[in-house]
Amino acid sequence: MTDLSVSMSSNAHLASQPLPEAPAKVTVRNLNFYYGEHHALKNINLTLGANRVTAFIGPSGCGKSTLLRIFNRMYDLYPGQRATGQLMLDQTNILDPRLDLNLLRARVGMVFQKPTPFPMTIYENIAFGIRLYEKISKSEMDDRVEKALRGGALWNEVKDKLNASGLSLSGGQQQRLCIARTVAVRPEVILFDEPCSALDPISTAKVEELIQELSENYTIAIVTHNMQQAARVSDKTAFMYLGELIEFDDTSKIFTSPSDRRTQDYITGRFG
Ligand SMILES: Nc1ncnc2c1ncn2[C@@H]1O[C@H](COP(=O)(O)OP(=O)(O)OP(=O)(O)O)[C@@H](O)[C@H]1O
Repeated sequence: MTDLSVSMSSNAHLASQPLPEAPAKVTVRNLNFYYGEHHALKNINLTLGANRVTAFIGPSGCGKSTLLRIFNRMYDLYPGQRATGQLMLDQTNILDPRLDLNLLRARVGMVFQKPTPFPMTIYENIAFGIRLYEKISKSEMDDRVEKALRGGALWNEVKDKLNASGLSLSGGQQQRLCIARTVAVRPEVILFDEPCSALDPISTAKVEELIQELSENYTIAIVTHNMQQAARVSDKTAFMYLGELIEFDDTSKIFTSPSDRRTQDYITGRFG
């Protein structure tokens, strides 16, 4: 049995009061997704509240990563994959075939499971993405790079070696560099796909702390296999099973008194 009560008790935001509803940043209505003939997501309905952290949990293969990859149309890179239904980012229809995907991905950034710095300097790792969207002076760029690295909680560790390779950093630092790189282009939503699964516990704690800080300015969705992590970092939790959204509620409610038996069984380690 997984005992989540200990990790949750230290969590200030997991009070017993229901969370006030945040305005919707992303609205998902009757969303279905297909890998060729395989119907991987079935009629998903939920909203990502603005400046909230929403965690997606569920057993392997339930569709968590598939859902996350629809939020920035990553699936468009692969033929034979298609989504139906409605997915709105504020007033923008994410599924609109005419949408400029570069602009969408600037608004909806993504941090992957394995840190993936570009093979260039720490400074260039940040500046590269900014240059794709903006023409700014050297001094403005210096300022933006510093702000992004501060945003990634990495500035103090790298400020004296901005010209060193991003690949020379530790795994945890590389992941924070990737977060800084994402933050640098000023997205509105940040997607995290198991961002700590390749990290040691200390780096994991730093990234979790960072995710909570980032939620002051960004709307965040995180896929995680680690239920303690979901309980620690998120405000809302979605439990998925076999391509369906089984339960979506305040994280405190999901981990203390879930409504569905399958959620209960999953969070107490009976399957998955
Ligand atoms: N490229 C693909 N082609 C065909 N089927 C796929 C593809 N990627 C995923 N699937 C299938 O879609 C379903 C959902 O997969 P997905 O990777 O979204 O699950 P997940 O919940 O993120 O799993 P995990 O926790 O193991 O990462 C699974 O049945 C999987 O086999």
